[in-house]
Amino acid sequence: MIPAKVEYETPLLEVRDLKKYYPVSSPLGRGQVVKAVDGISFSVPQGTTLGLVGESGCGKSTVGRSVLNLQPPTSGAVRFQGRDILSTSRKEWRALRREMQIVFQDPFSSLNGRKRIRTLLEEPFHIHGMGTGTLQQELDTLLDLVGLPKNSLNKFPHEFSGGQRQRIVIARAIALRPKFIVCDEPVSALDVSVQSQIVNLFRRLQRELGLTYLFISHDLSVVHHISDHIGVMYLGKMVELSTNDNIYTRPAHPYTLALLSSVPLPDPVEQRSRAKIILTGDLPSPMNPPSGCRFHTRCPFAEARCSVEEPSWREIRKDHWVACHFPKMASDGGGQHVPSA
Ligand SMILES: Nc1ncnc2c1ncn2[C@@H]1O[C@H](COP(=O)(O)OP(=O)(O)OP(=O)(O)O)[C@@H](O)[C@H]1O
Repeated sequence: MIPAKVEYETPLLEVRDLKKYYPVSSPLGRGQVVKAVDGISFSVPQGTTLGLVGESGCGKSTVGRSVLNLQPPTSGAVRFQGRDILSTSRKEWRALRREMQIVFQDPFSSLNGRKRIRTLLEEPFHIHGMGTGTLQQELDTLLDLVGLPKNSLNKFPHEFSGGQRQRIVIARAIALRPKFIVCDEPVSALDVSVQSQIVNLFRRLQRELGLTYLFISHDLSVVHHISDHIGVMYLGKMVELSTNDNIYTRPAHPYTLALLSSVPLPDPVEQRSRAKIILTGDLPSPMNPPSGCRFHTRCPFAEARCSVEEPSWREIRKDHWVACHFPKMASDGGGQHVPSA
Protein backbone atom coordinates (compact mmCIF):
# COMPACT_ATOMS: atom_id res chain seq x y z
CA MET A 1 0.00 0.00 0.00
CA ILE A 2 1.44 3.35 -1.01
CA PRO A 3 0.99 6.29 1.34
CA ALA A 4 -0.22 8.41 -1.56
CA LYS A 5 -0.20 11.67 0.36
CA VAL A 6 3.41 11.26 1.44
CA GLU A 7 4.46 13.19 -1.64
CA TYR A 8 6.75 16.16 -1.57
CA GLU A 9 7.14 18.95 -4.07
CA THR A 10 10.58 17.95 -5.24
CA PRO A 11 11.49 14.46 -4.05
CA LEU A 12 15.03 13.62 -5.09
CA LEU A 13 14.35 9.94 -4.49
CA GLU A 14 11.01 8.16 -4.80
CA VAL A 15 10.60 4.52 -3.88
CA ARG A 16 7.37 2.73 -4.69
CA ASP A 17 6.34 -0.72 -3.45
CA LEU A 18 9.92 -1.95 -3.28
CA LYS A 19 10.35 -5.68 -2.73
CA LYS A 20 13.51 -7.71 -2.36
CA TYR A 21 13.19 -11.45 -1.92
CA TYR A 22 16.26 -13.66 -1.57
CA PRO A 23 16.02 -17.31 -2.60
CA VAL A 24 16.95 -19.64 0.26
CA SER A 25 20.02 -21.66 -0.63
CA SER A 26 20.05 -24.23 2.20
CA PRO A 27 18.69 -27.71 1.30
CA LEU A 28 15.99 -27.47 3.99
CA GLY A 29 14.62 -24.18 2.72
CA ARG A 30 14.89 -24.87 -1.00
CA GLY A 31 12.09 -23.24 -2.98
CA GLN A 32 11.42 -20.68 -0.24
CA VAL A 33 12.32 -17.00 -0.17
CA VAL A 34 13.48 -14.54 2.48
CA LYS A 35 11.18 -11.53 2.21
CA ALA A 36 13.85 -9.05 3.31
CA VAL A 37 11.87 -6.05 2.01
CA ASP A 38 8.22 -6.55 1.26
CA GLY A 39 6.52 -3.56 -0.33
CA ILE A 40 8.02 -0.32 0.94
CA SER A 41 7.27 3.19 -0.33
CA PHE A 42 8.77 6.55 0.60
CA SER A 43 10.10 9.79 -0.84
CA VAL A 44 13.12 11.86 0.16
CA PRO A 45 12.98 15.57 -0.69
CA GLN A 46 16.17 17.23 -1.88
CA GLY A 47 18.48 18.45 0.88
CA THR A 48 16.76 16.46 3.62
CA THR A 49 17.43 13.25 5.56
CA LEU A 50 15.15 10.28 5.88
CA GLY A 51 16.19 8.14 8.84
CA LEU A 52 15.40 4.44 8.62
CA VAL A 53 15.24 2.57 11.92
CA GLY A 54 14.38 -0.92 13.11
CA GLU A 55 15.91 -3.99 14.71
CA SER A 56 18.75 -5.90 13.13
CA GLY A 57 17.43 -8.04 10.28
CA CYS A 58 14.32 -5.94 9.51
CA GLY A 59 15.60 -5.08 6.03
CA LYS A 60 17.13 -1.61 6.40
CA SER A 61 20.40 -2.38 4.60
CA THR A 62 18.54 -4.23 1.88
CA VAL A 63 16.50 -1.06 1.22
CA GLY A 64 19.72 0.96 1.06
CA ARG A 65 21.41 -1.42 -1.37
CA SER A 66 18.28 -1.83 -3.48
CA VAL A 67 17.72 1.89 -4.02
CA LEU A 68 21.26 2.10 -5.38
CA ASN A 69 20.61 -1.00 -7.49
CA LEU A 70 23.63 -2.69 -5.87
CA GLN A 71 21.21 -5.54 -5.34
CA PRO A 72 18.50 -5.30 -7.99
CA PRO A 73 15.04 -5.30 -6.34
CA THR A 74 12.60 -8.15 -7.00
CA SER A 75 9.95 -5.57 -7.95
CA GLY A 76 8.97 -1.96 -7.40
CA ALA A 77 10.13 1.38 -8.71
CA VAL A 78 13.02 3.62 -7.70
CA ARG A 79 13.08 7.08 -9.24
CA PHE A 80 16.00 9.43 -8.78
CA GLN A 81 15.35 13.00 -9.99
CA GLY A 82 12.29 11.56 -11.72
CA ARG A 83 14.23 8.88 -13.65
CA ASP A 84 13.58 5.20 -13.12
CA ILE A 85 17.02 3.94 -12.12
CA LEU A 86 16.07 0.28 -12.51
CA SER A 87 15.62 0.56 -16.27
CA THR A 88 18.44 2.88 -17.30
CA SER A 89 21.05 2.04 -19.91
CA ARG A 90 24.58 1.25 -18.72
CA LYS A 91 25.79 4.64 -19.86
CA GLU A 92 23.01 6.49 -18.04
CA TRP A 93 23.60 4.37 -14.97
CA ARG A 94 27.28 5.28 -14.91
CA ALA A 95 26.41 8.97 -14.87
CA LEU A 96 23.70 8.42 -12.24
CA ARG A 97 26.02 6.40 -10.02
CA ARG A 98 28.24 9.47 -9.61
CA GLU A 99 25.29 11.23 -8.05
CA MET A 100 24.42 8.38 -5.66
CA GLN A 101 26.94 7.09 -3.14
CA ILE A 102 27.00 4.86 -0.08
CA VAL A 103 28.90 4.96 3.22
CA PHE A 104 29.05 1.65 5.06
CA GLN A 105 29.30 0.89 8.74
CA ASP A 106 32.82 -0.37 8.95
CA PRO A 107 35.57 2.11 8.06
CA PHE A 108 38.14 -0.65 8.66
CA SER A 109 37.00 -2.87 5.82
CA SER A 110 35.81 -0.04 3.55
CA LEU A 111 39.38 1.11 2.90
CA ASN A 112 42.14 -0.90 1.25
CA GLY A 113 44.82 -0.88 3.93
CA ARG A 114 47.66 -1.21 1.42
CA LYS A 115 46.87 2.05 -0.34
CA ARG A 116 47.85 5.51 0.76
CA ILE A 117 45.09 8.06 1.40
CA ARG A 118 46.15 9.96 -1.73
CA THR A 119 45.50 6.89 -3.89
CA LEU A 120 42.20 6.12 -2.13
CA LEU A 121 40.94 9.66 -2.66
CA GLU A 122 42.15 9.85 -6.26
CA GLU A 123 40.34 6.64 -7.24
CA PRO A 124 36.83 8.11 -7.68
CA PHE A 125 38.27 10.77 -10.02
CA HIS A 126 40.16 8.18 -12.09
CA ILE A 127 37.23 5.73 -12.23
CA HIS A 128 35.00 8.44 -13.68
CA GLY A 129 37.66 9.64 -16.10
CA MET A 130 38.27 13.02 -14.52
CA GLY A 131 41.47 14.82 -15.53
CA THR A 132 44.36 15.17 -13.12
CA GLY A 133 44.83 18.91 -13.78
CA THR A 134 43.29 20.16 -10.57
CA LEU A 135 43.46 16.90 -8.64
CA GLN A 136 45.73 18.22 -5.88
CA GLN A 137 43.34 21.09 -5.32
CA GLU A 138 40.40 18.65 -5.21
CA LEU A 139 42.17 16.48 -2.63
CA ASP A 140 43.02 19.49 -0.47
CA THR A 141 39.40 20.64 -0.60
CA LEU A 142 38.18 17.16 0.32
CA LEU A 143 40.47 16.94 3.35
CA ASP A 144 39.31 20.37 4.39
CA LEU A 145 35.64 19.42 4.01
CA VAL A 146 35.95 16.33 6.21
CA GLY A 147 38.30 17.94 8.76
CA LEU A 148 41.50 15.98 8.14
CA PRO A 149 45.01 17.52 8.18
CA LYS A 150 46.80 18.17 4.89
CA ASN A 151 49.58 15.71 5.73
CA SER A 152 47.08 12.82 5.65
CA LEU A 153 47.63 12.11 1.97
CA ASN A 154 50.86 10.16 2.31
CA LYS A 155 49.66 8.02 5.21
CA PHE A 156 48.00 4.60 5.26
CA PRO A 157 44.55 3.87 6.78
CA HIS A 158 46.03 2.06 9.81
CA GLU A 159 47.71 5.30 10.89
CA PHE A 160 44.28 6.81 11.62
CA SER A 161 41.67 6.34 14.36
CA GLY A 162 38.26 4.82 13.58
CA GLY A 163 36.60 8.24 13.39
CA GLN A 164 39.33 9.59 11.09
CA ARG A 165 38.99 6.53 8.85
CA GLN A 166 35.28 7.16 8.55
CA ARG A 167 36.16 10.75 7.54
CA ILE A 168 38.33 9.29 4.75
CA VAL A 169 35.44 7.03 3.65
CA ILE A 170 33.14 10.07 3.63
CA ALA A 171 35.71 12.07 1.65
CA ARG A 172 35.70 9.33 -1.02
CA ALA A 173 31.91 9.33 -1.08
CA ILE A 174 31.65 13.10 -1.62
CA ALA A 175 34.64 13.35 -4.00
CA LEU A 176 32.48 13.64 -7.13
CA ARG A 177 29.91 15.86 -5.38
CA PRO A 178 27.00 13.42 -5.36
CA LYS A 179 23.48 14.58 -4.60
CA PHE A 180 22.43 11.55 -2.57
CA ILE A 181 24.19 9.30 -0.05
CA VAL A 182 22.94 6.13 1.60
CA CYS A 183 24.53 6.15 5.05
CA ASP A 184 24.29 2.53 6.23
CA GLU A 185 24.97 2.47 9.99
CA PRO A 186 27.89 4.88 9.41
CA VAL A 187 28.63 5.47 13.11
CA SER A 188 27.74 2.08 14.65
CA ALA A 189 31.31 0.81 14.67
CA LEU A 190 32.66 3.96 16.33
CA ASP A 191 33.12 4.92 19.99
CA VAL A 192 30.12 6.81 21.37
CA SER A 193 32.28 9.91 21.90
CA VAL A 194 33.22 9.92 18.21
CA GLN A 195 29.73 9.13 16.91
CA SER A 196 28.38 12.64 17.49
CA GLN A 197 31.40 14.20 15.74
CA ILE A 198 30.72 12.11 12.63
CA VAL A 199 26.96 12.81 12.78
CA ASN A 200 27.80 16.54 13.01
CA LEU A 201 30.13 16.15 10.03
CA PHE A 202 27.27 14.61 8.01
CA ARG A 203 25.04 17.52 9.01
CA ARG A 204 27.61 20.16 8.06
CA LEU A 205 28.29 18.49 4.71
CA GLN A 206 24.55 18.39 4.07
CA ARG A 207 24.34 22.14 4.62
CA GLU A 208 27.46 22.99 2.64
CA LEU A 209 26.95 20.63 -0.30
CA GLY A 210 23.15 20.38 -0.37
CA LEU A 211 23.26 16.62 0.18
CA THR A 212 20.27 14.33 0.61
CA TYR A 213 20.62 11.30 2.90
CA LEU A 214 18.95 7.98 3.52
CA PHE A 215 20.37 7.41 6.99
CA ILE A 216 20.10 3.84 8.24
CA SER A 217 20.61 3.03 11.91
CA HIS A 218 19.32 0.76 14.64
CA ASP A 219 20.07 3.58 17.10
CA LEU A 220 17.14 5.95 17.46
CA SER A 221 19.10 8.67 19.22
CA VAL A 222 21.55 8.85 16.30
CA VAL A 223 18.70 9.05 13.78
CA HIS A 224 17.01 11.74 15.91
CA HIS A 225 20.03 14.01 15.54
CA ILE A 226 20.12 14.01 11.78
CA SER A 227 16.69 13.18 10.31
CA ASP A 228 13.94 15.38 8.97
CA HIS A 229 11.64 12.39 8.52
CA ILE A 230 11.88 8.94 10.05
CA GLY A 231 10.64 5.61 8.75
CA VAL A 232 10.29 2.71 11.17
CA MET A 233 10.72 -0.77 9.68
CA TYR A 234 9.58 -4.09 11.05
CA LEU A 235 10.20 -7.40 9.30
CA GLY A 236 10.44 -6.04 5.77
CA LYS A 237 7.60 -3.52 6.12
CA MET A 238 7.43 0.17 6.93
CA VAL A 239 5.15 0.48 9.95
CA GLU A 240 5.35 4.21 10.66
CA LEU A 241 6.58 7.22 8.70
CA SER A 242 6.49 10.83 9.83
CA THR A 243 8.48 13.88 10.84
CA ASN A 244 11.28 13.47 13.34
CA ASP A 245 9.21 15.43 15.87
CA ASN A 246 6.08 13.28 15.47
CA ILE A 247 8.01 10.02 15.76
CA TYR A 248 9.73 11.13 18.97
CA THR A 249 6.96 12.97 20.72
CA ARG A 250 3.81 11.33 19.27
CA PRO A 251 4.77 7.79 18.23
CA ALA A 252 1.66 5.87 17.16
CA HIS A 253 2.75 2.34 16.24
CA PRO A 254 3.29 0.02 19.23
CA TYR A 255 6.58 -1.09 17.67
CA THR A 256 7.84 2.51 17.50
CA LEU A 257 6.79 2.95 21.13
CA ALA A 258 8.74 -0.15 22.02
CA LEU A 259 11.87 1.11 20.25
CA LEU A 260 11.52 4.49 21.92
CA SER A 261 10.93 3.09 25.38
CA SER A 262 14.67 2.73 25.82
CA VAL A 263 15.53 6.20 24.49
CA PRO A 264 15.39 9.02 27.09
CA LEU A 265 13.59 12.24 26.12
CA PRO A 266 15.15 15.59 27.12
CA ASP A 267 11.78 16.76 28.48
CA PRO A 268 10.88 14.79 31.66
CA VAL A 269 7.17 15.64 31.25
CA GLU A 270 7.12 14.10 27.78
CA GLN A 271 9.18 11.20 29.11
CA ARG A 272 6.56 10.46 31.77
CA SER A 273 3.64 10.80 29.37
CA ARG A 274 5.07 8.42 26.79
CA ALA A 275 3.68 4.88 26.93
CA LYS A 276 6.32 2.26 27.75
CA ILE A 277 6.48 -1.05 25.93
CA ILE A 278 9.15 -3.60 26.63
CA LEU A 279 9.73 -5.73 23.57
CA THR A 280 9.97 -9.45 24.23
CA GLY A 281 10.77 -12.37 21.94
CA ASP A 282 12.87 -12.47 18.79
CA LEU A 283 12.15 -11.04 15.38
CA PRO A 284 10.15 -13.73 13.50
CA SER A 285 11.71 -15.20 10.38
CA PRO A 286 11.28 -13.12 7.20
CA MET A 287 11.01 -16.50 5.42
CA ASN A 288 7.74 -17.15 7.16
CA PRO A 289 6.35 -13.84 8.45
CA PRO A 290 3.29 -13.86 10.75
CA SER A 291 -0.13 -13.45 9.13
CA GLY A 292 -2.07 -10.19 9.39
CA CYS A 293 0.03 -7.53 11.08
CA ARG A 294 3.57 -8.88 11.24
CA PHE A 295 4.06 -7.32 14.66
CA HIS A 296 1.03 -8.99 16.24
CA THR A 297 3.06 -11.86 17.76
CA ARG A 298 5.00 -9.36 19.90
CA CYS A 299 2.44 -6.59 20.30
CA PRO A 300 0.92 -6.12 23.78
CA PHE A 301 -2.14 -4.44 22.24
CA ALA A 302 -2.89 -7.04 19.55
CA GLU A 303 -6.52 -8.05 19.10
CA ALA A 304 -8.07 -10.85 17.06
CA ARG A 305 -8.23 -8.72 13.92
CA CYS A 306 -4.46 -8.12 13.98
CA SER A 307 -3.60 -11.76 13.31
CA VAL A 308 -5.81 -12.05 10.23
CA GLU A 309 -5.92 -8.67 8.53
CA GLU A 310 -2.88 -6.76 7.36
CA PRO A 311 -3.26 -3.11 8.41
CA SER A 312 -3.18 -0.55 5.60
CA TRP A 313 -1.55 2.86 5.80
CA ARG A 314 -3.56 5.60 7.42
CA GLU A 315 -2.71 9.23 8.00
CA ILE A 316 -3.51 9.86 11.67
CA ARG A 317 -2.41 13.50 11.48
CA LYS A 318 -0.79 15.62 8.81
CA ASP A 319 2.37 13.96 7.49
CA HIS A 320 2.07 11.09 9.98
CA TRP A 321 1.43 7.64 8.51
CA VAL A 322 1.03 4.40 10.37
CA ALA A 323 0.16 0.81 9.48
CA CYS A 324 -1.70 -0.38 12.59
CA HIS A 325 -5.32 -1.25 13.33
CA PHE A 326 -5.10 0.35 16.77
CA PRO A 327 -2.48 3.12 16.72
CA LYS A 328 -1.71 4.93 19.98
CA MET A 329 -1.95 8.61 20.80
CA ALA A 330 1.02 8.74 23.17
CA SER A 331 0.72 12.51 23.76
CA ASP A 332 -2.69 11.89 25.33
CA GLY A 333 -1.19 10.00 28.23
CA GLY A 334 -0.16 6.89 26.36
CA GLY A 335 -2.06 3.86 25.36
CA GLN A 336 -5.17 5.64 24.13
CA HIS A 337 -6.68 4.04 21.05
CA VAL A 338 -7.29 5.96 17.87
CA PRO A 339 -10.65 4.77 16.48
CA SER A 340 -10.05 1.71 14.37
CA ALA A 341 -10.01 2.19 10.57
N1 LIG B 1 22.23 -11.80 0.33
C1 LIG B 1 21.28 -12.30 1.13
N2 LIG B 1 20.82 -13.56 0.95
C2 LIG B 1 19.84 -14.06 1.75
N3 LIG B 1 19.27 -13.36 2.77
C3 LIG B 1 19.70 -12.11 2.99
C4 LIG B 1 20.74 -11.51 2.19
N4 LIG B 1 20.95 -10.24 2.67
C5 LIG B 1 20.10 -10.07 3.71
N5 LIG B 1 19.36 -11.18 3.89
C6 LIG B 1 18.31 -11.37 4.92
O1 LIG B 1 17.37 -10.34 4.74
C7 LIG B 1 16.90 -9.89 6.00
C8 LIG B 1 17.14 -8.40 6.10
O2 LIG B 1 18.55 -8.17 6.19
P1 LIG B 1 19.19 -6.70 6.25
O3 LIG B 1 20.67 -6.83 6.34
O4 LIG B 1 18.64 -5.85 5.16
O5 LIG B 1 18.60 -6.15 7.64
P2 LIG B 1 19.07 -4.94 8.53
O6 LIG B 1 17.84 -4.37 9.14
O7 LIG B 1 19.92 -4.01 7.75
O8 LIG B 1 19.91 -5.66 9.65
P3 LIG B 1 21.44 -5.42 10.07
O9 LIG B 1 21.47 -4.09 10.75
O10 LIG B 1 21.74 -6.56 10.98
O11 LIG B 1 22.23 -5.46 8.78
C9 LIG B 1 17.63 -10.69 7.05
O12 LIG B 1 16.80 -11.77 7.44
C10 LIG B 1 18.84 -11.20 6.33
O13 LIG B 1 19.28 -12.43 6.87
